[in-house]
Amino acid sequence: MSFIRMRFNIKLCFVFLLLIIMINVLLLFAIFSQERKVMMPASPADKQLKDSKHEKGIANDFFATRIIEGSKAISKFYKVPLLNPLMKKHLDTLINDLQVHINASEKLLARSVAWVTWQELVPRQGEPLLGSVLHALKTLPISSVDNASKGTQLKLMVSFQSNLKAIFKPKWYPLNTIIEGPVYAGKDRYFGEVAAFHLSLLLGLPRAPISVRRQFNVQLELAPIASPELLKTFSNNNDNETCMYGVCYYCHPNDPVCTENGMLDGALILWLPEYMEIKKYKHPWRRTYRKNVLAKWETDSEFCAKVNVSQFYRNRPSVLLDLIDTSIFDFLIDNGDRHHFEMFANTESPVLLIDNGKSFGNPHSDHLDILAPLYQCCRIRYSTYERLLVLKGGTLSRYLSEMLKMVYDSTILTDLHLEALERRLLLVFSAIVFCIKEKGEEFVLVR
Ligand SMILES: Nc1ncnc2c1ncn2[C@@H]1O[C@H](COP(=O)(O)OP(=O)(O)OP(=O)(O)O)[C@@H](O)[C@H]1O
Ligand SMILES: [Mn+2]
Repeated sequence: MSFIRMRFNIKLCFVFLLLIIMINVLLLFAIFSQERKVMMPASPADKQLKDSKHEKGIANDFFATRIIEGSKAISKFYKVPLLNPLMKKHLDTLINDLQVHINASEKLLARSVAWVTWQELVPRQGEPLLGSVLHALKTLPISSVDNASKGTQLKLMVSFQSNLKAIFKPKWYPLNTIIEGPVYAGKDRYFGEVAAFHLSLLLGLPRAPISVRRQFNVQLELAPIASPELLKTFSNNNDNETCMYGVCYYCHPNDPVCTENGMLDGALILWLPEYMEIKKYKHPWRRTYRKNVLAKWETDSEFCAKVNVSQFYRNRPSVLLDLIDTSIFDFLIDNGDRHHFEMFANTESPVLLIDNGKSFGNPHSDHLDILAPLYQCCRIRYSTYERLLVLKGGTLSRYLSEMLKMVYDSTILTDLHLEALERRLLLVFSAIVFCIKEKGEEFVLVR
C-alpha cells in the first residue's frame, strides 16, 4: 500500500516538475519575444510614416499603413527570382551592350543622338554600341564650356568638336553621404543621374538621357575653353584647388564647387537633339516645398479621379500611366523632386525621365508618398508590372550593379543604395497587391 502511495507521490512530483519547467519555458519565450519586439528596428517606411503622422497626419497614411503592413506579410513569390530564360537573355544583353567595341569618335556620339525617337532615347531592345558611346562620352575632348542656363542648380554646358552638347552636373558629395531632411533636400547627386540612366534601361523605360560619370582636369581641360562669364566665377581655395560657383538661381560665391586633386567629378548627360522640342508641364503630384503647407494630393485620397477627368489627361490617357511608371522609377531611386515633367512637343511622346539629380540621397529612408500616383490611381501598365516581376528577388540590384561594373572601375552606387532598391521594390509590389485586393486585377493591370 505505502509502496503504491510512494510511486503515486513520485509521479505527482514528476508531473509537478514538468509543469514548472513548462511554465518557465513559456515565461522565457514570452520575455524573449517581447525583447525581440523592442529590439527589432522599425522599417524605414514605418519610421517615415510615424514621423509624417507627428508632423501633419497626411491622407496618404491610410495607404502607407496598408502598404507597409502588406509588405511584411507579402507572398514569398515576390521575394524569389523569376526563372524566365527569355528575359534573362534580354537582361544579359543589356549588360553585354556595355562592352566597348569601337574607338571613341564624334561620329559615334552623333550616332547615339540619332537613336533618339519620339518614343525612346535609347533603343528598347538593346544597342550593341551603347558601351562604345558611353566610352566616347567619357573620353572625347570637349571644345567649349559655359553655364547651363536652364534649371536652377549649378550645371555646365559642354560642347564637343562636332557641336554636340552635354550638361555636366558636378559632384557635391562623396558617394556615402547621407542627406537628411525632406526628400528634396540637398544638392544634385551626380552618381544618381548615372545610376538612374542604367535603371531606366533595366525597367524597360528607356527615357532617361544617356549619362556617364566623367572627371575633368579643370586647369587643363576646362579653364582654357571656358566662357568669360563662367571663368569669372573661378577662384582658388586655400588647398590650391580650383573652385567655381557658376551662374544659376542657386549659384552663390559662398557656395562653390571645388576640384579634388585638380579634378572636377560629375555626371555628363548627353543633350537631346535641338530640333526635338521639349515641353514642360506641372506635375499634378508635385510638392509644395513648404514645410507646413500640404498639396492637394496629400490631403485628398480621391485626387487621382480629379486628375483623370481634367481635359489634359482625358485627351492623353497614356500620360497618367506614364506618370505612374515614373512614380515607380522615382520611388526606387528616392527622387521626390519631380515638380515638373517633360515630354517632346509631340502628342505621341511619353513622359521623359529628365533630371534625376535629386536621387539616392538617403539609403535608410523610403518615401512612400513618391508612389502616390500608383496607389491613389491603383493602375499600372501590365508591361511595367511584368518587368518588375522579372527584376524581383535580388535581380534588380544584381543586374544594376553588374551594369555599372561593366562601365566603371569605381563604385557608382554603394551597397546600402543597392539594398534600398530591393526593399523599395518589395514596397512597390505591396502597393500593387493592395490595389488588386481593393479594385481587382482587371482594373489595376492595364493591358
Ligand atoms: N539631356 C537633356 N537634353 C535636353 N534638355 C535637357 C537635358 N537635361 C535637361 N534639359 C532641360 O534643361 C532643364 C533643366 O535641367 P534640370 O531639370 O536637370 O536642371 P535643374 O537645375 O535640376 O532644374 P530644376 O531646379 O528646375 O529641377 C530641363 O527641364 C530640360 O528642359
Ligand atoms: Mn532638378
